[in-house]
Order: sequence, then structure tokens, then C-alpha cells
Amino acid sequence: MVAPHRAMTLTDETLHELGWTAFFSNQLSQEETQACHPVRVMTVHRGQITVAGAGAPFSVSPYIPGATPTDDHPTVGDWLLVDAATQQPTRVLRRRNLFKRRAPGDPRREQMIAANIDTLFIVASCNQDFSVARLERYLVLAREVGVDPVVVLTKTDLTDTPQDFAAAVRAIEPDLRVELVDGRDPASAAGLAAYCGTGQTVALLGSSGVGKSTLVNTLRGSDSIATQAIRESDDTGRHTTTARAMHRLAGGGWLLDTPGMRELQLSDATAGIAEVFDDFVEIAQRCRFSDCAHGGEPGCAIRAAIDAGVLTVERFDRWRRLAAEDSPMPAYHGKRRR
Ligand SMILES: Nc1nc2c(ncn2[C@@H]2O[C@H](COP(=O)(O)OP(=O)(O)OP(=O)(O)O)[C@@H](O)[C@H]2O)c(=O)[nH]1
Ligand SMILES: [Zn+2]
Repeated sequence: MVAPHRAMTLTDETLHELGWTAFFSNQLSQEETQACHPVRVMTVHRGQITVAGAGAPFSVSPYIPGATPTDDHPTVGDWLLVDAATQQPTRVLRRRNLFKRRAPGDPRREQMIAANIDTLFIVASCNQDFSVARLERYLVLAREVGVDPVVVLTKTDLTDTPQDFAAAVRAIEPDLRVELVDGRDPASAAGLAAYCGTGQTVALLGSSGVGKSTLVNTLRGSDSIATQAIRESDDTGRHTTTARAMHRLAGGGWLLDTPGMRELQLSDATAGIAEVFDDFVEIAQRCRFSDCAHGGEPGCAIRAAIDAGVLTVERFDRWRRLAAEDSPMPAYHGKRRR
């Protein structure tokens, strides 16, 4: 029994490196444990997905028989069960979290972007582009999706007072994790290694120019984006080169980076807003009128709290703006719908 046991251990290690945990293995029935292999989706590209498991990466069909809601189909970062005999995917395992966006050109349709991310780096820079309001929006999104956020403040070399920026972030939420980095300097970015260990999956979000690509290159070390294309056969047997979505990091973790992830916008985020502004939500419950607009109605607990210095008027304005954007009324969205 020695040899099979050793083989088993090796397999487990490989899956562990890919991010396999009890959360996923607990979902397998005894039958599935015997008949299927778990694999992680590395790339989704033109009707083909590339997966990695115990063994070399290979391509499988993205079509799962009987999977009707769109969400039952695989996206990047997913764990998928593949039938050992037929190599056909049988089902997507329940996700820890799922990033979606409105499909470009059809806002009623949702598109899956990425799944099973352990840590979301919300990137902002220590310069005039820094905006608490924008960070709050990204935090709301992180809460909504159910992913752990870490705020990464870049360009610390361009300011004498990086701690002031960090303090402004902590004022949003006292327990928020904040990392200060010069994104171009590997030694400075070393503080991020704690989130990028074996089997850990991270993703980055942030506005244009804050230093996301710079950070990605630093985290990946010598393993630049250009060297991580994978070759796969398309339907006609020709070889095509596909940009990978899951990038191996020096510390053993994974960076999930797709164009969709970078372009993510805040959409419906009611739950997330309530969590980031839980102090406001709680106090608003004490307003005399349940539909209080906090605009000067009698018995408004929010106004009273602002007057008493318990809540700041700046955060109140941001809360109101986010809540308005989140409203189902098109007029609040600031863009016309046809
Ligand atoms: N001084 C300094 N410059 C930085 C730092 N991080 C990034 N930069 C510079 O800022 C500029 C923008 O960085 P990018 O990494 O391209 O930013 P990005 O977020 O990927 O931008 P998009 O691709 O537009 O989304 C580049 O000129 C970088 O060299 C930093 O920590 N310090
Ligand atoms: Zn009120």
C-alpha cells in the first residue's frame, strides 16, 4: 500500500498548490470522489477552457450537460469536476465568491468574470488621484462579492506623508488592512507576500494609472506577462496563443488577472453599502419616519447624529451618493438607458 499512498499525497499537494481546500473537497459525494478529478479553470477562451489539476494543464469543453443558469457554467478561478473516464466536465463546485459584471452592450445580461478569490487588492495611489469616495465604492463591491479586501497604497515614494493617506483609509473602516508600497520596488512590495502564499488567489482592482500593472510585474518577479502565454489547439487543430488569466506568483500564490476584472464597476451593491456604512444604517433605524430622507424631516436621527458630531457630513454625503447610485430609478444612475 506504500506506493498508492505516496501517489495520493503528491496529488493532494498539487491540488493544495492550486488552492484546493476543505471548502471544496467537502462538496464531493463519495461517488464523485471515485469517478471525478477536481481541476481549476485557468483560462476561458472562445469556447474552450484550460484547466489544471493533478497533472499537466489540458483543455475541456465549457459545456456542462444540464447546467441551465449561466452561473452553473465555469469561469476563471472555478473548481470543476471532470469525469475521469470521459474527461468531460460534470459540474462547477460551489464558489467562495463570484465577480460578475453587466455584459457590454446588454446591461440586462450578467457576465461572470472570476471566482474563488481569497484577497482583493484595492489599489490607490498616494497623490492627487487619491479618493476616499472611490475606495469606498470598491470596498462596497468587495463586501457585495464576499471577498477579503486589502487596500494597497502605491507611490509612497512621491509623498512625505504616506501615513496620512493610510489614516484616511482607516477612517473608512478601522479594521481595514492597508499596505503602503512603492510598487516598482520588490523590497517595498514584500508586505504583500503574506497574501500571496501557496494556494492563495489574489486579484487587483483600481482606477487607471494607480500602478496595477507595475505591482503585477513586481509580484510576479521575473515571470513577466509575455512569458506566460499558453498554447492550445482550437477546433480546427491549429495552435493559438492565449493569455492566461491565472498567473503564478513567486510566493506560490496565484494572481487572477483578466481584462474584465480590471474594468469592473460598481453595480448593484445594496448589501455592500449597508456593510461599509453600517453606522449610518443603524442610526437611520431610529429616525421617526421609516422612509426618512434625512433631509430635515422632524425626528431625523441621522441629522441629530451629525449635529452631535457622531457622524461626519462628508461621509453622509458619500453614503447618500452611493445609495442614490444604487437606486433602481434610472434618473439616479446619471446615465440614460435605452
Ligand atoms: N513613483 C512611483 N511610480 C509608480 C509607482 N507605481 C506605478 N508607478 C508609475 O505610475 C504609472 C502608471 O502605472 P501602471 O502600473 O501602468 O498603472 P495601472 O494601474 O496599471 O494603469 P492602467 O493600465 O491604466 O489601469 C507608470 O508610469 C508607473 O511607472 C510607485 O509606487 N511609485
Ligand atoms: Zn432621517
